[in-house]
Amino acid sequence: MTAKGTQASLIDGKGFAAGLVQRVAAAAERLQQAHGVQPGLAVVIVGDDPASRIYVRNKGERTREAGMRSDTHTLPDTTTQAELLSLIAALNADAAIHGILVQLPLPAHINATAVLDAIDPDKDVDGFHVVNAGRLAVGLPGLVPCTPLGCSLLLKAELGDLSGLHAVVLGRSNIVGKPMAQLLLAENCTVTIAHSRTADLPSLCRSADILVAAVGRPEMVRGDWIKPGATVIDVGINRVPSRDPLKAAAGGTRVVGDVAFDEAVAVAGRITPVPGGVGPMTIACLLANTYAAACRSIGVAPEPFDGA
Ligand SMILES: Nc1nc(=O)c2c([nH]1)NC[C@@H]1CN(c3ccc(C(=O)N[C@@H](CCC(=O)O)C(=O)O)cc3)C=[N+]21
Repeated sequence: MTAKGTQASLIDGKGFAAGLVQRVAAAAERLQQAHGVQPGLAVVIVGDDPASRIYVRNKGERTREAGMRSDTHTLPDTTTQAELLSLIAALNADAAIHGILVQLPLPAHINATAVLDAIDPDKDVDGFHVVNAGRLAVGLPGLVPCTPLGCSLLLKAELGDLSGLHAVVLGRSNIVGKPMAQLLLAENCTVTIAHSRTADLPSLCRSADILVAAVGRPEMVRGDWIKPGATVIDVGINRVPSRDPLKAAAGGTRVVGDVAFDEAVAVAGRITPVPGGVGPMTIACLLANTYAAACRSIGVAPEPFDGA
């Protein structure tokens, strides 16, 4: 419990992610030494959304820093679905590529589900393919979506055994909410998935030992939604106008989560900041998934990363 006047401890996602990237790099190096295989990631981006471009560039840099190969395929937003599908077919067939990531969102004229389901499930490092969703649901080994995987690693590192804890997952997306709930269930949590139609969200959230907010609504979770001492994982990355009205008038923005941090930090036991929390873990887990896919492509068991 956090007594009045004390502050939650910050969960250092950025620091944890840096350590994870180092461990993945070392494991990838051992894979290369033992088997002559360098993990390779192909990132496909369609169109020129500036935020997506920055994010894709960061992924490429992190991947190369970890000693892995990174190819970026930048396609114009006039690309047809058939053209995109034929690139994916070529990447599926390329033995040097172990992971394929198609940056979302895709332009409206392309059916994203059809594209994601064209990726070889064993190269689907985002874990978005229906086969990987099914593997996760029934507890088979597979590729797990990076953001919930990162949240799960943070929670286990912070809390140890999660058995019997009540976890409330706010948000039911296929990318975060649903796989997050599956991972928490696999850790023996009692899991509630809440969403925009859930009755009395504040009191439900107040019953959570672990609260994962993944709704994409800036600062929706208020301080009085949080049980004193609870662990709060904020998945949101929302751009809102700068606090400084002059900067805001000039189009300046800042990044906030789905949790009203200043209120929450006075109530929670532990909390992830935004930025510097879940976001960096997402990229680190993408590298971990690429390494794991490379191992499995040659029938080698990947080294686990959830111990240390
Ligand atoms: N196929 C696909 N897979 C993805 O995983 C995927 C995607 N498409 N489309 C876009 C979203 C967004 N996303 C982020 C990951 C890390 C940070 C990150 O590291 N953020 C830093 C900096 C935040 C900032 O200052 O802007 C942080 O939170 O500290 C941000 C955003 C992955 N996505």
